[in-house]
Amino acid sequence: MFHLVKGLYNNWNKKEQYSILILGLDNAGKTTFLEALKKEYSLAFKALEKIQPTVGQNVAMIPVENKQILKLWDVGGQETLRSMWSEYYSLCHGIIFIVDSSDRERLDECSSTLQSVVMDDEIEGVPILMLANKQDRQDRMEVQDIKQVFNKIAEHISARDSRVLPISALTGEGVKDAIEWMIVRLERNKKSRPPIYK
Ligand SMILES: Nc1nc2c(ncn2[C@@H]2O[C@H](COP(=O)(O)OP(=O)(O)OP(=O)(O)O)[C@@H](O)[C@H]2O)c(=O)[nH]1
Ligand SMILES: [Mg+2]
Repeated sequence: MFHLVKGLYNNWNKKEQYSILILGLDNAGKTTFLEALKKEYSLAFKALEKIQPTVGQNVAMIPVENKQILKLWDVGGQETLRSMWSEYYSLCHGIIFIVDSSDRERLDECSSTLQSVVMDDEIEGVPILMLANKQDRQDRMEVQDIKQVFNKIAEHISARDSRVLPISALTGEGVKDAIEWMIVRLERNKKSRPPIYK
């Protein structure tokens, strides 16, 4: 009887773990976003202005409301490192693609990079959130203009959740709304991409 109750308790007490992959060109603000997120959830975080380009990967575990754990993977965005992104595709439940809203010159590179991500069979059906970062900058592009570029790509993502949201990872503006959008989609997509129970 004790074992039965203990077993039931353990099952009931298990948390859903979802992996989220943070992608985007180098300098987009991926690591800053990850640290800003840790700050939002009152976890220890690095000084945002001291973040260096990522060569390997950064991982953070964020507990959400005692029932879920978000495992966030932040990988390097430099061109030579992008070929490693696909190694994470099979394990991820959601993708956050970060765009530097002040980098007009690389908007084409950014959209073709996203295009090659969404075309990969391994992430079929995975919700994709595009974040127009650095909205605190005077020289930013309008979110509407960024949306036009990315919605064209989103049209090709059949029956999948995708959205473009404005944020500033540096000031924290929009960071919580962004992750909350993703959490809702991860839950909705649970049947086709089940979480790991821990
Ligand atoms: N003004 C402003 N600067 C930002 C923002 N987010 C990131 N930055 C700056 O952009 C630069 C690059 O940020 P990172 O977080 O290192 O970018 P990354 O995407 O992780 O880059 P890689 O690791 O090389 O792929 C840093 O100087 C950040 O301080 C933002 O919201 N506003
Ligand atoms: Mg980085």
